[in-house]
Amino acid sequence: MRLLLIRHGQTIDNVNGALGTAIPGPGLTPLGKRQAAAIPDSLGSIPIDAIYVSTMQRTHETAAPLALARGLVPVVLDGIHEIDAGDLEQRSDEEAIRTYMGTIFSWWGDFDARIPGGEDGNEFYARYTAAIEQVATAHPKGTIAVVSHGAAIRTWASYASQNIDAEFSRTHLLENTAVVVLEGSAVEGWVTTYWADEPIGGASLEDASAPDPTAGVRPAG
Ligand SMILES: O=C(O)[C@@H](CO)OP(=O)(O)O
Repeated sequence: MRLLLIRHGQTIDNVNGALGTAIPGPGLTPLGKRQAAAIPDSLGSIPIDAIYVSTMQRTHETAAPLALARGLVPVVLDGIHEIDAGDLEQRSDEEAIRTYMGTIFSWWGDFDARIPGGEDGNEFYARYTAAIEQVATAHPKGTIAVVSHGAAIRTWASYASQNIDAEFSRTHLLENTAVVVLEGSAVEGWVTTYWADEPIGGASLEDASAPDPTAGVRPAG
């Protein structure tokens, strides 16, 4: 099967560079809505068998134009929400962003590392993998759009893919509505076949001035 992991469109937290992981969280900014509106045309004639969204409002608004264009009703999937920022929630200072993304990247060596008051690597990887397994079981031969989150897609796709290493993961960002494509199955495993850093509708839909943590942080180490 083929998974299109799509990051949601821009939110006010992305504009402010704030760690926003509380559920349900904010909807999209005007730019975020334009990014979402560009998704149906950008996917062209690629067949989509189902659309899944997280428990967070921004993924629902991002999926809406694609759902309308394809005559599909998005299904809410528990387990694909953003990585819990815990005590760092709503912080936008450099130390908080470094701790959040730095802990996530340290999972390459230690899944037990925990974001203060938030998740550790075991918890995140288990819940995201279980959700994707549910999708894979329901659509073994399908092409499925999963609208999820920056840190979550970047992290899960990296760890789940046989062809992605720590260096690739650190250096490949994920702007709002950027897409990562994985092919495979829960049994055979996954291979990343496409990773676009920029919005699916093109670089003109990027907000270069937004200090968005997922799109802008390449932690060292
Ligand atoms: O801002 C981000 O990069 C992350 C973490 O806050 O979340 P999201 O992709 O859901 O916006």
